[in-house]
Amino acid sequence: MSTATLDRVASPAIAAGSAPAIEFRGVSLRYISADGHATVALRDFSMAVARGEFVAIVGPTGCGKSTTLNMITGLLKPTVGEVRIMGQAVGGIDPRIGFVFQADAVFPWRNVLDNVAAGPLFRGASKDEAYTRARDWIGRVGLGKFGGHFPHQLSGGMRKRVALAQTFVNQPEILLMDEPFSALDMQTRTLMQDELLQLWSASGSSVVFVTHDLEEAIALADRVFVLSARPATLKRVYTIDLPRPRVMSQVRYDPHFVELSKRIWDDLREEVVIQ
Ligand SMILES: Nc1ncnc2c1ncn2[C@@H]1O[C@H](COP(=O)(O)OP(=O)(O)OP(=O)(O)O)[C@@H](O)[C@H]1O
Repeated sequence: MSTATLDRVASPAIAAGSAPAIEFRGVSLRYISADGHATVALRDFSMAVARGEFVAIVGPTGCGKSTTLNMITGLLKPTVGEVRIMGQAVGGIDPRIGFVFQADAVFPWRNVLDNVAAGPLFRGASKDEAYTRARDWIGRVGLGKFGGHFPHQLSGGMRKRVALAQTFVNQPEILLMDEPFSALDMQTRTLMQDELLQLWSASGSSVVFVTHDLEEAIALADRVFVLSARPATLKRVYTIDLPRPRVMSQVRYDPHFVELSKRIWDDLREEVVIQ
Protein backbone atom coordinates (compact mmCIF):
# COMPACT_ATOMS: atom_id res chain seq x y z
CA MET A 1 0.00 0.00 0.00
CA SER A 2 1.33 3.50 -0.80
CA THR A 3 1.94 6.11 1.89
CA ALA A 4 -0.78 8.30 0.39
CA THR A 5 -3.19 5.43 0.81
CA LEU A 6 -2.19 4.86 4.42
CA ASP A 7 -3.08 8.49 5.17
CA ARG A 8 -6.56 7.89 3.90
CA VAL A 9 -7.11 4.71 5.91
CA ALA A 10 -7.26 6.83 9.07
CA SER A 11 -10.84 8.06 9.04
CA PRO A 12 -12.35 10.97 11.02
CA ALA A 13 -13.90 8.78 13.72
CA ILE A 14 -10.63 6.99 14.28
CA ALA A 15 -8.80 10.29 14.54
CA ALA A 16 -11.38 11.45 17.10
CA GLY A 17 -10.35 8.56 19.34
CA SER A 18 -13.41 6.26 19.14
CA ALA A 19 -12.66 2.70 18.07
CA PRO A 20 -13.50 1.95 14.46
CA ALA A 21 -16.65 -0.03 13.70
CA ILE A 22 -14.54 -2.76 12.07
CA GLU A 23 -10.84 -3.35 12.15
CA PHE A 24 -8.63 -6.04 10.58
CA ARG A 25 -5.15 -6.16 12.08
CA GLY A 26 -2.59 -8.14 10.10
CA VAL A 27 -5.11 -10.85 9.24
CA SER A 28 -4.23 -13.97 7.28
CA LEU A 29 -6.66 -16.76 6.59
CA ARG A 30 -5.86 -20.20 5.24
CA TYR A 31 -8.54 -22.70 4.24
CA ILE A 32 -7.71 -26.37 4.57
CA SER A 33 -9.91 -28.59 2.40
CA ALA A 34 -10.96 -32.17 3.29
CA ASP A 35 -8.07 -33.59 1.19
CA GLY A 36 -5.57 -31.41 3.09
CA HIS A 37 -5.10 -28.84 0.32
CA ALA A 38 -4.33 -25.35 1.70
CA THR A 39 -5.66 -22.12 0.10
CA VAL A 40 -4.42 -18.82 1.49
CA ALA A 41 -7.35 -16.44 0.96
CA LEU A 42 -6.05 -13.37 2.86
CA ARG A 43 -2.51 -12.39 3.74
CA ASP A 44 -1.47 -9.65 6.14
CA PHE A 45 -4.74 -7.85 5.55
CA SER A 46 -5.33 -4.66 7.56
CA MET A 47 -8.16 -2.19 7.22
CA ALA A 48 -10.49 -0.05 9.30
CA VAL A 49 -14.06 1.07 8.72
CA ALA A 50 -15.22 4.10 10.71
CA ARG A 51 -18.57 4.29 12.48
CA GLY A 52 -21.22 5.47 10.07
CA GLU A 53 -18.95 4.99 7.06
CA PHE A 54 -19.95 3.31 3.78
CA VAL A 55 -17.11 1.23 2.38
CA ALA A 56 -17.17 -0.79 -0.84
CA ILE A 57 -14.80 -3.70 -1.50
CA VAL A 58 -13.81 -4.59 -5.04
CA GLY A 59 -11.27 -7.11 -6.27
CA PRO A 60 -10.75 -9.89 -8.77
CA THR A 61 -13.03 -12.88 -8.60
CA GLY A 62 -12.03 -15.42 -5.94
CA CYS A 63 -9.63 -13.03 -4.19
CA GLY A 64 -11.25 -13.24 -0.76
CA LYS A 65 -14.01 -10.62 -0.55
CA SER A 66 -16.70 -12.92 0.88
CA THR A 67 -14.11 -14.44 3.20
CA THR A 68 -13.56 -10.94 4.61
CA LEU A 69 -17.27 -10.55 5.38
CA ASN A 70 -17.41 -14.01 6.95
CA MET A 71 -14.62 -13.02 9.31
CA ILE A 72 -16.54 -9.93 10.43
CA THR A 73 -19.53 -12.13 11.25
CA GLY A 74 -17.35 -14.50 13.26
CA LEU A 75 -18.17 -17.45 10.97
CA LEU A 76 -14.49 -17.67 10.10
CA LYS A 77 -11.58 -17.03 12.44
CA PRO A 78 -8.25 -15.60 11.30
CA THR A 79 -5.32 -18.00 11.08
CA VAL A 80 -3.13 -15.05 12.06
CA GLY A 81 -4.08 -11.56 13.28
CA GLU A 82 -7.26 -10.14 14.71
CA VAL A 83 -10.65 -8.80 13.63
CA ARG A 84 -12.28 -6.27 15.94
CA ILE A 85 -15.81 -4.87 16.09
CA MET A 86 -16.27 -1.56 17.93
CA GLY A 87 -12.88 -2.10 19.54
CA GLN A 88 -13.48 -5.67 20.73
CA ALA A 89 -12.30 -8.95 19.25
CA VAL A 90 -15.03 -10.74 17.28
CA GLY A 91 -16.46 -13.55 19.39
CA GLY A 92 -19.33 -15.38 17.72
CA ILE A 93 -22.53 -14.09 16.18
CA ASP A 94 -23.04 -10.41 16.99
CA PRO A 95 -26.62 -9.03 17.05
CA ARG A 96 -25.27 -5.60 16.03
CA ILE A 97 -24.51 -6.97 12.57
CA GLY A 98 -27.04 -7.27 9.72
CA PHE A 99 -26.55 -8.94 6.33
CA VAL A 100 -27.95 -8.69 2.86
CA PHE A 101 -26.68 -11.22 0.34
CA GLN A 102 -27.32 -11.89 -3.34
CA ALA A 103 -29.83 -14.62 -2.53
CA ASP A 104 -32.97 -13.52 -0.69
CA ALA A 105 -33.08 -14.64 2.91
CA VAL A 106 -36.87 -14.52 3.11
CA PHE A 107 -38.96 -17.41 4.44
CA PRO A 108 -41.11 -18.45 1.44
CA TRP A 109 -43.94 -19.70 3.67
CA ARG A 110 -44.30 -16.42 5.56
CA ASN A 111 -45.89 -13.25 4.28
CA VAL A 112 -43.96 -9.98 4.07
CA LEU A 113 -45.11 -8.72 7.46
CA ASP A 114 -44.21 -11.99 9.22
CA ASN A 115 -40.85 -12.07 7.46
CA VAL A 116 -39.94 -8.57 8.63
CA ALA A 117 -41.27 -9.12 12.17
CA ALA A 118 -39.25 -12.36 12.54
CA GLY A 119 -35.97 -10.57 13.39
CA PRO A 120 -37.29 -8.40 16.25
CA LEU A 121 -39.28 -11.37 17.63
CA PHE A 122 -36.14 -13.53 17.56
CA ARG A 123 -34.28 -10.77 19.40
CA GLY A 124 -36.87 -10.75 22.18
CA ALA A 125 -39.24 -7.92 21.18
CA SER A 126 -42.88 -8.33 22.21
CA LYS A 127 -45.31 -9.29 19.43
CA ASP A 128 -46.86 -5.82 19.49
CA GLU A 129 -43.53 -4.07 19.22
CA ALA A 130 -42.17 -6.43 16.55
CA TYR A 131 -45.21 -5.98 14.33
CA THR A 132 -45.34 -2.20 14.84
CA ARG A 133 -41.72 -1.93 13.81
CA ALA A 134 -42.22 -4.33 10.90
CA ARG A 135 -45.18 -2.30 9.58
CA ASP A 136 -43.14 0.89 9.88
CA TRP A 137 -40.22 -0.57 7.87
CA ILE A 138 -42.45 -2.16 5.24
CA GLY A 139 -43.91 1.31 4.71
CA ARG A 140 -40.47 2.92 4.53
CA VAL A 141 -39.37 0.58 1.73
CA GLY A 142 -42.55 1.29 -0.22
CA LEU A 143 -44.30 -2.05 0.41
CA GLY A 144 -47.05 -0.74 2.70
CA LYS A 145 -49.76 -2.42 0.62
CA PHE A 146 -47.95 -5.76 0.35
CA GLY A 147 -47.65 -6.88 3.98
CA GLY A 148 -50.00 -9.82 3.34
CA HIS A 149 -48.22 -10.97 0.17
CA PHE A 150 -45.96 -14.00 0.08
CA PRO A 151 -42.45 -13.83 -1.44
CA HIS A 152 -43.44 -15.74 -4.60
CA GLN A 153 -46.04 -13.05 -5.31
CA LEU A 154 -43.37 -10.32 -5.42
CA SER A 155 -40.91 -9.17 -8.09
CA GLY A 156 -37.14 -9.48 -7.55
CA GLY A 157 -36.91 -5.78 -6.66
CA MET A 158 -39.77 -6.07 -4.16
CA ARG A 159 -38.15 -9.09 -2.52
CA LYS A 160 -34.96 -7.07 -2.21
CA ARG A 161 -36.96 -4.32 -0.51
CA VAL A 162 -38.25 -6.94 1.94
CA ALA A 163 -34.63 -7.95 2.56
CA LEU A 164 -33.70 -4.32 3.30
CA ALA A 165 -36.67 -3.91 5.67
CA GLN A 166 -35.76 -7.24 7.34
CA THR A 167 -32.27 -5.94 7.95
CA PHE A 168 -32.92 -2.33 8.93
CA VAL A 169 -35.78 -3.28 11.30
CA ASN A 170 -33.08 -4.73 13.59
CA GLN A 171 -31.24 -1.37 13.61
CA PRO A 172 -27.86 -2.93 12.85
CA GLU A 173 -24.78 -0.92 13.72
CA ILE A 174 -22.90 -2.77 11.00
CA LEU A 175 -24.40 -3.82 7.71
CA LEU A 176 -22.62 -6.40 5.52
CA MET A 177 -23.75 -6.64 1.92
CA ASP A 178 -22.40 -9.25 -0.52
CA GLU A 179 -23.42 -8.36 -4.08
CA PRO A 180 -26.98 -7.71 -2.87
CA PHE A 181 -28.28 -6.25 -6.13
CA SER A 182 -26.37 -8.26 -8.71
CA ALA A 183 -29.37 -10.38 -9.73
CA LEU A 184 -31.52 -7.33 -10.49
CA ASP A 185 -32.02 -5.60 -13.84
CA MET A 186 -30.23 -2.28 -14.28
CA GLN A 187 -33.27 -0.09 -13.66
CA THR A 188 -34.37 -1.88 -10.49
CA ARG A 189 -30.80 -1.96 -9.33
CA THR A 190 -30.50 1.82 -9.63
CA LEU A 191 -33.71 2.29 -7.65
CA MET A 192 -32.48 -0.07 -4.94
CA GLN A 193 -29.14 1.73 -4.70
CA ASP A 194 -30.98 5.04 -4.15
CA GLU A 195 -33.16 3.36 -1.56
CA LEU A 196 -30.18 1.87 0.25
CA LEU A 197 -28.43 5.26 0.43
CA GLN A 198 -31.53 6.88 1.90
CA LEU A 199 -31.94 4.14 4.52
CA TRP A 200 -28.25 4.17 5.37
CA SER A 201 -28.01 7.96 5.72
CA ALA A 202 -30.91 7.92 8.20
CA SER A 203 -29.50 4.95 10.13
CA GLY A 204 -25.94 5.94 11.04
CA SER A 205 -24.76 2.35 10.50
CA SER A 206 -21.43 1.34 8.99
CA VAL A 207 -21.70 -0.54 5.71
CA VAL A 208 -19.30 -2.95 4.01
CA PHE A 209 -20.57 -3.55 0.48
CA VAL A 210 -18.90 -6.20 -1.69
CA THR A 211 -19.48 -5.85 -5.42
CA HIS A 212 -18.03 -6.79 -8.80
CA ASP A 213 -19.46 -3.59 -10.22
CA LEU A 214 -16.92 -0.81 -9.88
CA GLU A 215 -19.43 1.90 -10.81
CA GLU A 216 -21.78 0.68 -8.11
CA ALA A 217 -18.93 0.81 -5.59
CA ILE A 218 -18.01 4.40 -6.49
CA ALA A 219 -21.60 5.63 -6.66
CA LEU A 220 -22.42 4.31 -3.17
CA ALA A 221 -19.31 4.47 -1.04
CA ASP A 222 -17.30 6.96 1.01
CA ARG A 223 -14.23 4.86 0.31
CA VAL A 224 -13.49 2.04 -2.11
CA PHE A 225 -11.05 -0.66 -0.99
CA VAL A 226 -9.28 -2.41 -3.86
CA LEU A 227 -8.07 -5.90 -2.98
CA SER A 228 -5.19 -7.60 -4.73
CA ALA A 229 -5.44 -10.98 -6.43
CA ARG A 230 -5.45 -13.93 -3.99
CA PRO A 231 -4.06 -14.09 -1.41
CA ALA A 232 -5.86 -10.81 -0.97
CA THR A 233 -4.33 -7.87 0.75
CA LEU A 234 -5.47 -4.26 0.75
CA LYS A 235 -3.93 -2.86 -2.40
CA ARG A 236 -5.26 0.69 -2.33
CA VAL A 237 -7.96 2.82 -0.76
CA TYR A 238 -9.78 5.51 -2.73
CA THR A 239 -11.72 8.28 -1.03
CA ILE A 240 -14.86 9.03 -3.03
CA ASP A 241 -15.30 12.74 -2.50
CA LEU A 242 -18.48 13.06 -4.56
CA PRO A 243 -21.04 15.19 -2.70
CA ARG A 244 -24.02 13.62 -0.95
CA PRO A 245 -26.91 13.10 -1.27
CA ARG A 246 -26.12 11.27 -4.50
CA VAL A 247 -28.71 10.42 -7.12
CA MET A 248 -27.72 7.14 -8.73
CA SER A 249 -29.08 7.91 -12.18
CA GLN A 250 -27.04 11.17 -12.29
CA VAL A 251 -23.85 10.59 -10.32
CA ARG A 252 -22.34 8.38 -13.05
CA TYR A 253 -22.22 11.34 -15.43
CA ASP A 254 -20.23 13.55 -13.05
CA PRO A 255 -16.78 14.15 -14.63
CA HIS A 256 -15.10 13.38 -11.30
CA PHE A 257 -16.95 10.05 -11.16
CA VAL A 258 -15.64 9.19 -14.61
CA GLU A 259 -12.10 10.12 -13.61
CA LEU A 260 -12.29 8.03 -10.43
CA SER A 261 -13.65 5.07 -12.42
CA LYS A 262 -10.71 5.23 -14.80
CA ARG A 263 -8.15 5.39 -11.99
CA ILE A 264 -9.64 2.55 -9.97
CA TRP A 265 -10.26 0.41 -13.02
CA ASP A 266 -6.60 0.74 -14.05
CA ASP A 267 -5.64 -0.46 -10.59
CA LEU A 268 -8.09 -3.34 -10.64
CA ARG A 269 -7.16 -4.43 -14.15
CA GLU A 270 -3.58 -5.14 -13.01
CA GLU A 271 -4.97 -7.57 -10.42
CA VAL A 272 -7.34 -9.27 -12.84
CA VAL A 273 -4.45 -9.75 -15.27
CA ILE A 274 -2.25 -11.23 -12.50
CA GLN A 275 -4.80 -14.05 -11.94
N1 LIG B 1 -14.59 -23.28 2.55
C1 LIG B 1 -13.56 -23.13 1.71
N2 LIG B 1 -12.61 -24.08 1.60
C2 LIG B 1 -11.56 -23.95 0.77
N3 LIG B 1 -11.36 -22.85 0.00
C3 LIG B 1 -12.27 -21.87 0.06
C4 LIG B 1 -13.44 -21.94 0.91
N4 LIG B 1 -14.18 -20.82 0.74
C5 LIG B 1 -13.52 -20.07 -0.16
N5 LIG B 1 -12.39 -20.69 -0.57
C6 LIG B 1 -11.39 -20.17 -1.52
O1 LIG B 1 -10.88 -18.95 -0.99
C7 LIG B 1 -10.72 -18.00 -2.03
C8 LIG B 1 -11.50 -16.75 -1.69
O2 LIG B 1 -12.91 -17.03 -1.75
P1 LIG B 1 -14.01 -15.89 -1.60
O3 LIG B 1 -15.34 -16.53 -1.78
O4 LIG B 1 -13.76 -15.14 -0.36
O5 LIG B 1 -13.67 -14.95 -2.85
P2 LIG B 1 -14.51 -13.74 -3.48
O6 LIG B 1 -13.52 -12.66 -3.73
O7 LIG B 1 -15.68 -13.41 -2.62
O8 LIG B 1 -14.99 -14.42 -4.82
P3 LIG B 1 -16.08 -13.93 -5.91
O9 LIG B 1 -15.62 -12.59 -6.38
O10 LIG B 1 -15.97 -14.95 -6.99
O11 LIG B 1 -17.41 -13.91 -5.21
C9 LIG B 1 -11.17 -18.67 -3.32
O12 LIG B 1 -10.02 -19.17 -3.99
C10 LIG B 1 -12.05 -19.81 -2.85
O13 LIG B 1 -11.99 -20.89 -3.75
